[in-house]
Amino acid sequence: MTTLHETIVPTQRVRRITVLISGSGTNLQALLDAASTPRLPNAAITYVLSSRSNAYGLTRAKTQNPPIPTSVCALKTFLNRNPGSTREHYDGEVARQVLQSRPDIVVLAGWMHILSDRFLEVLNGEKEAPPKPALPPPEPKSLPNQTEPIPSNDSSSPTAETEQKTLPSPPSTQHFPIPIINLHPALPGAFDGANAIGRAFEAFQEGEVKNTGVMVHRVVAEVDRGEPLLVKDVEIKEGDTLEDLEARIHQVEHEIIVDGARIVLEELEKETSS
Ligand SMILES: Nc1nc2c(c(=O)[nH]1)N[C@@H](CN(C=O)c1ccc(C(=O)N[C@@H](CCC(=O)O)C(=O)O)cc1)CN2
Ligand SMILES: NCC(=O)N[C@@H]1O[C@H](COP(=O)([O-])[O-])[C@@H](O)[C@H]1O
Repeated sequence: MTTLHETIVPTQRVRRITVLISGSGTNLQALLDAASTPRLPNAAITYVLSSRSNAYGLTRAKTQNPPIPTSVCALKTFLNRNPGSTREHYDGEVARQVLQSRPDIVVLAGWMHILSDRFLEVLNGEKEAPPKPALPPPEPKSLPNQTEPIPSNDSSSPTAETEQKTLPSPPSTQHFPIPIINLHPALPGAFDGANAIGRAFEAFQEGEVKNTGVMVHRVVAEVDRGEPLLVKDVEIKEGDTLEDLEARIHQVEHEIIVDGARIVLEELEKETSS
């Protein structure tokens, strides 16, 4: 006979994903579409931080049901508002806002800033997050009480007739290190840094490469040199325009970013259940 305790399956806490963006957010959208489906099970995007106030990805987050808390931490604005501050101070503030979002994992989805050790040490749990800057940029929207339905207060919110969803609550304790992954539109070691697609396209035209690729890798101090988790080759065809190549790469990005997030969350589940 099966006793009661043998039939109770502990419900797994929904994992919280914080996404860092700087632009249109099509990769964020891929994560939003996949969250809580078999492609990215038991997970939700619970915070979006942008380095640019005009990033359309912020709109994508705010128009979700429920709306996803967002904030903007722009480098120039931060430096102007905090005279005497440095890039390291900026990275510390980014880390503070990310930590405040209580993530299980962090995904860089087109985040266009190199993150220094000041950020990485906080996410690894090696150092405390710095206090709020003297003149903080606008506070990130406070994490609403995420166990209650988000009150619909504008036309973009769900109406009473549509189900009001809630974001998963943060756990009582924050685990460290918080895994950080990055989507990079190049093969390992090929075109590190910004404008990787453009540089691959030029290299193809010069006959230096026959193809390029996309990878999701762990984030370490050395830019785009963290352990690759997934790597996909992308063909460059004779006659391709840059736009043709970009479209082919983005299609692969939108798949691989979801698979990369799932892999890291599966690792986390194994670590926390062992
Ligand atoms: N410590 C790390 N930081 C970041 C990594 C990483 O692997 N380790 N990945 C990058 C993402 N990225 C490519 O994938 C990348 C983006 C931007 C740059 C860059 O040179 N940025 C300039 C500013 C550019 C701008 O503001 O338009 C800079 O930071 O000065 C390099 C790589 C994210 N960060
Ligand atoms: N070095 C990282 C990098 O260059 N990432 C690039 O930023 C874009 C973000 O697009 P999105 O805002 O539409 O997701 C991505 O397409 C990716 O190629």
